[in-house]
Amino acid sequence: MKTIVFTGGGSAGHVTPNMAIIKELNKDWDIHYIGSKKGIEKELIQRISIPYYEIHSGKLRRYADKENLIDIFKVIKGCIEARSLLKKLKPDLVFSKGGFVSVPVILAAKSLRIPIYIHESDMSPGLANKISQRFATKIFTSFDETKRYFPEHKTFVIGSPVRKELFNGTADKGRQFLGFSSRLPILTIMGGSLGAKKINEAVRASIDRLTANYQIVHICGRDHIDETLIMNTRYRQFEYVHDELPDILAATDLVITRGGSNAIFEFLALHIPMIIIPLGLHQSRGDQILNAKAFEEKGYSITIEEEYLNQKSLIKTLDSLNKNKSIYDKNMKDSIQRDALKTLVNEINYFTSSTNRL
Ligand SMILES: CC(=O)N[C@H]1[C@@H](OP(=O)(O)OP(=O)(O)OC[C@H]2O[C@@H](n3ccc(=O)[nH]c3=O)[C@H](O)[C@@H]2O)O[C@H](CO)[C@@H](O)[C@@H]1O
Repeated sequence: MKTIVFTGGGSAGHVTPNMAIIKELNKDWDIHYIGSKKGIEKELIQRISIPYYEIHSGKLRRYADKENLIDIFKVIKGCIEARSLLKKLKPDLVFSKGGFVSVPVILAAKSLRIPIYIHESDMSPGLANKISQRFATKIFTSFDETKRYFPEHKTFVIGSPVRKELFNGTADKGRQFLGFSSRLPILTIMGGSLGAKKINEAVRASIDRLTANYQIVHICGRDHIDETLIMNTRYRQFEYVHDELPDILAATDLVITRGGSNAIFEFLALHIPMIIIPLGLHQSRGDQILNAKAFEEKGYSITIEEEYLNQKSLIKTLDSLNKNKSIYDKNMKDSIQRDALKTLVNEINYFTSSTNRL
């Protein structure tokens, strides 16, 4: 029996790809997960009954902040905890999906000479993977363009691992769950795994116009349900969707989404045309802007930049997407569909400790 430790968290985008891989690994693997105490990874991994170990983790910032000192101590504490866990679990391989919590695990794994695989979902790498890359045995990326940020000899462009269950949804079941009919198109709005306040506000300000032509599924994030709209039969709100997501997406005609890499690759794989509203530069390093640009250039989506998001731009862009749905559909069907999940599962299943050990 071989042992593997997964890590990654902070938001679902750093966890759902790990969940996809975990489900497909063969029975030779004893699987464990190291995550943070409070991140979404704890709930998601416990739902799939994988042993979960908590460590301290600190936010890594690229700017001066008085919290930085406290967070450095948290990272050091996390490293000590991760090292003691790895010494006990003795994994053959550590697989990281990034996010702040992964850094202490990677540093600890390196100090114990444990091989490390990492996957980067975004076009421009996150800070955690930027730090981790030099310690990695192999680096996998979703986007071709990301290769240039990493050492060429150990970097492989493989695409984005999409959970298999997302392909097994049934539109009828989705409509039934939502209480929607097949007469009007279904528009799903996903503001990233943690929700998106600006998108929530723009959607709700336009709710009458939107529900005149669409039935709306709004995944709005924790504590963001609008109680005043609960009675609207064409508008269903969820904080987060777990098992019903495949059926909802099977019933979905169009999406409005943040530019989170995993979500947009999932919509691409399912051929659902999208409006992407990327997180702006004041709240992020701009990775979603690049993700959105790449998708728009390939004809899979239309971008609305957050500063231009208002009722008028939302409705106008949505009407244009709906009118040209068949074009977006064709572009997506013609796209190169890489089976990243299969590649990663094979890489791990056929991994032996002699594979590329640095
Ligand atoms: C604010 C922030 O830092 N966002 C980053 C985060 O986004 P975020 O965590 O939102 O990640 P993604 O959009 O990439 O992925 C979200 C994942 O959660 C799943 N999901 C979402 C909602 C729901 O109700 N149910 C559900 O299962 C989606 O199907 C998808 O698999 O990680 C992404 C991948 O590195 C980055 O591109 C984003 O910039």
